[in-house]
Amino acid sequence: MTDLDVDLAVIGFGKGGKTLAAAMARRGARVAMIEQSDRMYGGTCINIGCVPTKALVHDAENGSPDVPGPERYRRAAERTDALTTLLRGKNFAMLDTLDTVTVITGTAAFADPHTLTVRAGDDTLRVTARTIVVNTGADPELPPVPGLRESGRVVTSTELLARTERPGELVVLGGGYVAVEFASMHAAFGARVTLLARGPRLLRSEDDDVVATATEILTGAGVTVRTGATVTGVEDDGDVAVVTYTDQDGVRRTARGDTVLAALGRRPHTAGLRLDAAGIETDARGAVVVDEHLRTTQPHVYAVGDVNGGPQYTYVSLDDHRIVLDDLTGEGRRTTTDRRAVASALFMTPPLARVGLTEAEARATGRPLLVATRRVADMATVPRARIVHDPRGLMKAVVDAETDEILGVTMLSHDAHETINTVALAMRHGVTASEMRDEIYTHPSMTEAFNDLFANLRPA
Ligand SMILES: Cc1cc2nc3c(=O)[nH]c(=O)nc-3n(C[C@H](O)[C@H](O)[C@H](O)COP(=O)(O)OP(=O)(O)OC[C@H]3O[C@@H](n4cnc5c(N)ncnc54)[C@H](O)[C@@H]3O)c2cc1C
Ligand SMILES: NC(=O)c1ccc[n+]([C@@H]2O[C@H](COP(=O)([O-])OP(=O)(O)OC[C@H]3O[C@@H](n4cnc5c(N)ncnc54)[C@H](O)[C@@H]3O)[C@@H](O)[C@H]2O)c1
Repeated sequence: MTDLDVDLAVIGFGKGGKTLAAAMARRGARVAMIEQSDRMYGGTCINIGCVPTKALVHDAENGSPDVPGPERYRRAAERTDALTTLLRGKNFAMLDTLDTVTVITGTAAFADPHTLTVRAGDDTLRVTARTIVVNTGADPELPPVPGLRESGRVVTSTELLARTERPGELVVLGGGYVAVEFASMHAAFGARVTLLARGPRLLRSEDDDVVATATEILTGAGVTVRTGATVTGVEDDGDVAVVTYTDQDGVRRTARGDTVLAALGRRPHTAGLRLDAAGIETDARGAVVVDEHLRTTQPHVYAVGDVNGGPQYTYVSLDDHRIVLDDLTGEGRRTTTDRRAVASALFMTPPLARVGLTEAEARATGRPLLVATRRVADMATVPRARIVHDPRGLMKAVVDAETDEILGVTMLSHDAHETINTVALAMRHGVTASEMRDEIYTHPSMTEAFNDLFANLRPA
C-alpha cells in the first residue's frame, strides 16, 4: 500500500467537491480528488444528469419533423455523448492541470477519521488528510416491487441515457422530475409513453392548477398519464415488460412497454464509504448528517451535494462549496440558513419553474394575499410565446397584500427556466411586486410578462 498525505481529500467529482478542490488548490493546498469511475469525471450533472438530459430535451424540441423519431433520437444521443465526453475531459483537465492536485481514480472508504483507503483494481492507496469532503452524490431508488429489479427491461435514467436506440413504448414509473422530463422528451421523439404516478397527481409540491395545466400539456404531447397508480409488479413477456398496477379505484390494470424507466427518487450514496469507521452519522434516509456549515459529526469532515440530504440540484451542490470554502478559508459565516428564494426548473416542454411559495403554501402562512394567475395564451402583451410557436402554460404570482412582498412565482411557459432567475434575484433583494410590474423589460421577451402578471394581482 502506498501513501499520500494531503491538506484536503475530496471523495467524488461532483459540482461542490470539484469546485472546492480547484479553489483550495489555487490557494496552495495539496488536494486529492478521488473519483471511482473514469466515466464520471465532472460528476452526475455533466455525465448522467442535467447536461445529457437537457441536450436531449433541446434536440427533441428542435429536430426536423421530416426525420423519423428513432433516427432523430439516435443523432441526438450521439451528439449528447460527444458533448458529455468533451465536458468530462475538460473537467478532468481542470483539476489535473493544477500543480497541487492529484486526481485518483478509485473507490474511497474511511479507515479512520483522517484516513481513506482507495481501491482501484488490485491497487490500494492510503490517503491521509487534514480535511475531508464527502461528495458522493445519490443513486436511483428501486423500491421492493416484485420484478422491478429482476426485469431485463427496467432501466434507471443512467441506463436509458447510455442508449442510442429510442424506446418504442416507454412506461415511466414516478411523478417527479426525472419521470416528467423523460416522459415529455421521449414523447417529443415519437415514443409511445405511459406515465404511472402513485400520487393523486403529478408533481406533488406544485399547486393544483399548475399541475392540471402541466398534465394537460403532457397529455397533449402524447403522454398517457395515469395517476393514483400503485405498481404491484413487473414481468417480462418476450419483447415487452408488463407492469401491473392498481388504479385509484383499486382496479387491477396493466401497462406494456419495451422499456420501463424507474424514476422513483434518488437516495444519498453512502454505501461502502465506511462512515462508521470515522464516526460520521447518517440519518434515516441514509443522508450524511451535517450542521448549517455542512460539517458532519466529525468537524474536519464535510458533506456537500446530494449526499447531505439537501435539495438535489447542481446549483445547491455548488453553493455548498461556497459554505465550506468560507469555513476553511474565510470567516465561517456563510451557512445553509442564508439561502433565500432558491429557484427550481423542471425541463418539460415548456419548462416549469418556481421560486418561493406556491399559492397553497402561502395560504397556509395565514398572510393576506394577492394572487395573479394568467394563461400565457391570454397574455396579449407577451408575443414572444407565439413568436416561438409555444403559447402553452400559465404563470402565477403570490404577493403579501399588506407589504407588497413577492412570496412566490410559478411559470409554466417558454423559457421559464431562464426567466425565473429574474424573480429570484428580485425576491432576494427586496424588489416589490409593484416594482416588478412597473419595470422596463426588453421586447419581445418572456420577462416582459411580469408587466402583465403583477398588474393582475387580485385579493385571494
Ligand atoms: C437524470 C437527471 C437529471 C438531472 N437534471 C438536473 C438539472 O437539470 N438541474 C439540476 O440542477 N440538477 C439536475 N439533476 C440533479 C443533479 O445532477 C445532482 O443534484 C447533482 O449532480 C449532484 O451533485 P453532487 O455534487 O452531489 O455529486 P455528483 O455529481 O453526484 O458526484 C458524485 C460522484 O461521487 C462518485 N463517488 C461515489 N462514491 C464514491 C466513492 N466511494 N469513491 C469515489 N468516488 C465516489 C460518483 O462516481 C460521482 O461521480 C439531475 C439528476 C439526474 C439523475
Ligand atoms: N431539472 C432538474 O433540476 C432536475 C431534473 C431531474 C432530477 N433532478 C433532481 O433529482 C432528484 C431525483 O429525481 P426523481 O425524479 O428520481 O425524484 P423525485 O423526488 O422528483 O420524484 C420521485 C417520484 O417517485 C415517486 N415515488 C417514490 N417512491 C415511490 C414508490 N415506492 N412507489 C411509487 N412511486 C414512488 C414519488 O411520489 C415521486 O413522484 C429530484 O428530486 C431533483 O432534485 C432535478
